[in-house]
Amino acid sequence: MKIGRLNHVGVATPSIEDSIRLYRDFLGATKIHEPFDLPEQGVRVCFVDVPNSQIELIEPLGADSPVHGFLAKSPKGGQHHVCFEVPDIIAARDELLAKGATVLRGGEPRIGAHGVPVIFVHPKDMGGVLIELMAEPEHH
Ligand SMILES: CC[C@@H](C(=O)O)C(=O)SCCNC(=O)CCNC(=O)[C@H](O)C(C)(C)COP(=O)(O)OP(=O)(O)OC[C@H]1O[C@@H](n2cnc3c(N)ncnc32)[C@H](O)[C@@H]1OP(=O)(O)O
Ligand SMILES: [Co+2]
Repeated sequence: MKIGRLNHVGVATPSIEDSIRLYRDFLGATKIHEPFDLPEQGVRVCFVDVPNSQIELIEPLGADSPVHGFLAKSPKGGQHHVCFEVPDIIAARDELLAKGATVLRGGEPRIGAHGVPVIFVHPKDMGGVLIELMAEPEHH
């Protein structure tokens, strides 16, 4: 597999509204998308556009959210994952599994916030960084 474009940096937060204020008022972000719920992923999401990528603000949604554990350790939030595009998500998943990586949730891709399939690689296999891989959106 070959790592592609950095699609977004995930930032966990206890409050998307508070984080929007930080990116808008401290850092001057101007293109901030409307937050929306992704119940099947257990998160509420808000994208903040920057010139070459996006910040994905994620707030836990529901009792089973994968973000609860992270926020229990870092209650104020913090950098949670980085997401790279790959041309073929199934080929990437199979290659990672063959190399011994732990692909989360059984390696079954789910539809992510951009409407394309995503998988996650456990941070213990990636130097402490949770990696999200997503299928390249069609418009690139
Ligand atoms: C919006 C949809 C989608 C998109 O389209 O962009 C998203 O991005 S959704 C984002 C949220 N979803 C996910 O993160 C799904 C995958 N994640 C998981 O399944 C879990 O979060 C996890 C990675 C398995 C962690 O589970 P958790 O129960 O919180 O922790 P563990 O006890 O299993 O932790 C083991 C170990 O890993 C460390 N850890 C946990 N989270 C992270 C992290 N985000 N970055 C770095 N390290 C992390 C944790 O601290 C433990 O470390 P040790 O104590 O040293 O063992
Ligand atoms: Co993400």
